[in-house]
Amino acid sequence: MVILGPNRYGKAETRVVRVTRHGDAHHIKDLNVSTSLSGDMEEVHLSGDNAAVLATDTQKNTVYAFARKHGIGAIEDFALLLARHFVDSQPTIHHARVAIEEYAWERNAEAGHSFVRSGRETRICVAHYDGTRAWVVSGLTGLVVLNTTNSEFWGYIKDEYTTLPETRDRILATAVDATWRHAVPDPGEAADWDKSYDAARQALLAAFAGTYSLSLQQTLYAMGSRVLADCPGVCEVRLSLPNRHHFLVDLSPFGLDNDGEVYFAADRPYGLIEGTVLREDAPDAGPAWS
Ligand SMILES: O=c1[nH]c(=O)c2[nH]c(=O)[nH]c2[nH]1
Repeated sequence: MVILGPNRYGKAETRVVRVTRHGDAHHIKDLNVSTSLSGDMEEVHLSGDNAAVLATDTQKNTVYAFARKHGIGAIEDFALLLARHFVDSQPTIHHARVAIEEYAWERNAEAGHSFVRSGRETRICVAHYDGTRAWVVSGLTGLVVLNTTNSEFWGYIKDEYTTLPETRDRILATAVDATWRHAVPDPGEAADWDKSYDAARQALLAAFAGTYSLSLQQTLYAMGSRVLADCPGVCEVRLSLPNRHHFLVDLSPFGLDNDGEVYFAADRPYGLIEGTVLREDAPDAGPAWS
């Protein structure tokens, strides 16, 4: 005897670029939208009856139509709009999850119509709606940062396989992947997602620069704590920090010293430090992360 377990389906990675034209001053939003729905999907799996299915092609079309009809402001608002639409318009759909990545563009010179893709991190969000409640997670990926000092690593376990020398001064570098859960998940029109994003990003950067680090784990905790301190609406922060090792190159064969000047930036393997920092009284996460 087998039964159908949890399932969901949707259109992954719908790429949409929305241009808004104010005379000669144009604006662009460049998104990657993934929708994922669940609900009364027993029959489609068990017998192939598609009557309950909102086709993934329709989900993709909805993304494009909503971009035209409603425009695109903060990605959290667009994700919530889509998630609510799928559940509220279709009796067979009970949960909608919309994940969005936003690629940043900057103006190219003075021209109102010319843009250059920014080297900045990618902003992300996931909105989940169940017909009554909504959960929103915001975040970023690929925020690359580096400190040239104020980082040590020593005092760790030494066993028969340990070769790593202790260091009192090293480069600390990482590409921050961070996601943060909003405690008030469904603040509607009132939410200023852009302001909250800027505050969280600034908190991550300030904590990275300002922490005298004895380990990347300690820096992770400082970064998460700082987001919680600076963003009252956020109740939980998840961080994934690859340790981008920089090793001092031995230049002695060439008769040269190397007092923290020339490094080999290693690609892989890399340490991967991950953790969650949350308020003790954080409300239940529900399906926010799942
Ligand atoms: O900050 C660090 N944490 C570790 O757990 C670790 N392990 C390692 O080899 N280097 C480092 N650095």
